Amino acid sequence: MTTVLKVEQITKIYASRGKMTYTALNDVNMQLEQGEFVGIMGPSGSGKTTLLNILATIDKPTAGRISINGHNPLKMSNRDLSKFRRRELGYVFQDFNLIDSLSIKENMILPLALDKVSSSEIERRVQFIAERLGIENILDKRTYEISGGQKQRTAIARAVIHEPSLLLADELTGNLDSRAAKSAMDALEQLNTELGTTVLVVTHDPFTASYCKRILFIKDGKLFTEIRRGSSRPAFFQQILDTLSLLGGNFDDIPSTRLT
Ligand SMILES: Nc1ncnc2c1ncn2[C@@H]1O[C@H](COP(=O)(O)OP(=O)(O)OP(=O)(O)O)[C@@H](O)[C@H]1O
Repeated sequence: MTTVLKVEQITKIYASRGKMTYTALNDVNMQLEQGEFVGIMGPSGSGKTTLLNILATIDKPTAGRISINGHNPLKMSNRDLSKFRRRELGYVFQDFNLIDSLSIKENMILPLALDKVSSSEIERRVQFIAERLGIENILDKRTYEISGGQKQRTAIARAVIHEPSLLLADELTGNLDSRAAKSAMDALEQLNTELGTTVLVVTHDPFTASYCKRILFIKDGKLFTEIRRGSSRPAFFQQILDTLSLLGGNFDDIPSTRLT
């Protein structure tokens, strides 16, 4: 098995304007093997976004080590880091981050613009991924002509078109209704199964999390527990709810019902 992500003893201490400091992550260790589909859950303020930003190389830890596909982003120059991000990482955000002046296809192929990929190879990848995500009929449309679910599937397509070693998603279903959330997660699951894309999602939503094969729960900046999915997603959904209630904390914004 190839290890795609290794996080060792990551600590993040925020220094506020005064003398106060805040430990947002405290000695976090985790590892993802190639092809895994992993979720991170935890109460509000537990450090999920901080962890994701560090993995996305947007932020740096105060202490600890990170290895992504054998590379150490903490030791890279800015120039190497932007190349590393472009090649090794894919991102999906809550608010899609698509460019309105471009078509769906143009949005999809943006990550390939700076790398020398032939137009026939671009075409091949667009068709392959668009078909799997069910967006092959909207490639020439603009973002304002498509639904929220289609926007998020476009964002997923853009995040995987350059075949990243790790796909990071932050609350990717946060702006979607249950049907669109299901279609986005079905699509992500298909990509994970068919392309072997390694996926790490941060989510508040137990329905979204139920697509993961493994979930890490964090509380007060520390890993609290980990659960693994058996064969049934509805059973995993229940297991997630049980673990969240054990975890305590603020989960007021969890939708009480979702189609499982
Ligand atoms: N720039 C910062 N300076 C000081 N403290 C910060 C900063 N960013 C985050 N924090 C604090 O670190 C803790 C973890 O924040 P983080 O955003 O990672 O939590 P989260 O689990 O993503 O929360 P939520 O689910 O509400 O988005 C919080 O207590 C937050 O107030």
